[in-house]
Amino acid sequence: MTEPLIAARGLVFARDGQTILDGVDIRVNPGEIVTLVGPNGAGKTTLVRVLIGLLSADAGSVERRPGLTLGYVPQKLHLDPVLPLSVKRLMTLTRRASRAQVEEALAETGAAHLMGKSMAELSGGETQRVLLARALLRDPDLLVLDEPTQGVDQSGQAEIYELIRRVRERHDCAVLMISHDLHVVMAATDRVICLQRHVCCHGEPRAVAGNPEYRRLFGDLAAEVAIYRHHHDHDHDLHGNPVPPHDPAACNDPTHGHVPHVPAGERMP
Ligand SMILES: Nc1ncnc2c1ncn2[C@@H]1O[C@H](COP(=O)(O)OP(=O)(O)OP(=O)(O)O)[C@@H](O)[C@H]1O
Repeated sequence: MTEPLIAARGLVFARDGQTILDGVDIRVNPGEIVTLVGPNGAGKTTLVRVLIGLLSADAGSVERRPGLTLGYVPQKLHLDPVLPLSVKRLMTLTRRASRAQVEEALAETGAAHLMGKSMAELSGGETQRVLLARALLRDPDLLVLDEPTQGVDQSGQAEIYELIRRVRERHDCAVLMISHDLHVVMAATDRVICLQRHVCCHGEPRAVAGNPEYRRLFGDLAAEVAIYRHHHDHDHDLHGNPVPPHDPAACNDPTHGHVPHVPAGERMP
């Protein structure tokens, strides 16, 4: 079996009498994109912070591969509005990098033109691209992204996920991210982990979309996503009329609206 980059078992984390994580097992393997989904307050950010060592669990174990390099993009960036911070300065705030390295990282995320701007004037999508570029300066084995499409409109979300995939290919790194964009993320990830204090279900996206626990957590939205990813049970002739299938391949066309054929997701023991 591949040696994981991070493997955690039985994580428990409680604060102020509230159990935030309750017996969470999780592993991230080299090169895979793993997405954590779950309702607000499910413990996703807490789990990520425990995994990367920013918080200590009350029980359980976290093993990180020796020498593991992490690139972390937090959910919130606390910038002082009184002290404007330029993109260029942010890129080297906590780590040295040459101008050429900064330019290359920004170019990779489509943010080269933002170098001379102030962080305060960037849009949501521009901010995310700059933060991703900054994380790439470390040449990480694992990129950890807490809601990478925050502040990005719907049309921009797919672009950001596509960028993340390209970055993964180029740097041969794994990605662990938190997302609320169920529609897009289901198509852009290798494995989904659905969290609500504990791991409700996990597995390949299509399997998770069909899992009753997942549907219970996400309600109507989950049903929409499943329909969005339904299997195509017919083909179309040249005029677009439905005809019996030659090859019942998966289809992402939401306009067909058939009941999805999704296998039940894998459940954690
Ligand atoms: N240091 C802390 N002290 C007390 N409570 C905390 C602390 N950190 C997190 N919590 C609480 O733990 C719960 C889980 O928070 P967390 O931010 O991990 O959830 P999340 O799944 O990332 O949520 P969201 O999707 O809204 O970002 C919340 O109820 C939060 O208020």
